[in-house]
Amino acid sequence: MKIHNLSKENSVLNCFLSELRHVDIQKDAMRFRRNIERIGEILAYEMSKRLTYQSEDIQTPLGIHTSKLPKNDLVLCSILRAGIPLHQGLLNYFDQAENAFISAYRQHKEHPESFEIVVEYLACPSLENKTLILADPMLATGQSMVATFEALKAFGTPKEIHLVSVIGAKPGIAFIKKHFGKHVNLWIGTIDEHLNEKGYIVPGLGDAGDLAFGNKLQQ
Ligand SMILES: O=P(O)(O)OC[C@H]1O[C@H](OP(=O)(O)OP(=O)(O)O)[C@H](O)[C@@H]1O
Ligand SMILES: O=c1cc[nH]c(=O)[nH]1
Ligand SMILES: [Mg+2]
Repeated sequence: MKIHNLSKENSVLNCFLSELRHVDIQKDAMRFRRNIERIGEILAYEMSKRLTYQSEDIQTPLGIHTSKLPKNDLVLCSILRAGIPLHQGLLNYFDQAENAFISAYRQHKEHPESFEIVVEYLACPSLENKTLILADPMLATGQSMVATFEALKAFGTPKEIHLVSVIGAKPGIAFIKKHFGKHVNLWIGTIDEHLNEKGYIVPGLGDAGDLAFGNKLQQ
């Protein structure tokens, strides 16, 4: 897997990341969602440099300009709920993409530390020979990303795969590396060291879905 960790370079991305993490600023849910969306836009821009381009003649009012334009058939798939603002950020730039949505949530057992990933809702176009972009802002244990990808296999074989996330944890990245081939790209805002006993990224930012959309009852 090729990992593109954008926080390795100084950029305005770090401002958006630090606002997402900040215990007071993150209480403003609208700002929280917009910061995830802005990071989605930055990740889309960086990823766009690695797509396949072809020349196309564009008629202007005064002549013809030959532009190099991306020719990939993109399918943008996001994991609900927290993936919604990240999806919007990616779609702001990849506005011609087809779209897929999948729900994956942690179903907790008797102990808060143990959970399994439940995939229920899935709406997806054909993925055959397309460029799949699979997005989820939090890559903690990596189980949601892997469970989602397994569910998507029924929709065809993409010719290119890009995973997109805002904050990842080293153990989760090690886990997904085992499941995705070496040609798969991971575009990520930043990578933290640890997971706590409940599978949350430390220092991370807390629960992205709840911060974006409010608390939910545990099932
Ligand atoms: O890498 P993992 O250990 O699988 O954890 C990451 C998952 O946790 C979050 O979703 P959550 O289950 O909180 O659902 P929500 O978006 O509905 O809040 C996040 O958006 C990922 O989907
Ligand atoms: O740190 C984490 C882990 C999973 N889901 C989140 O929203 N945050
Ligand atoms: Mg959540």
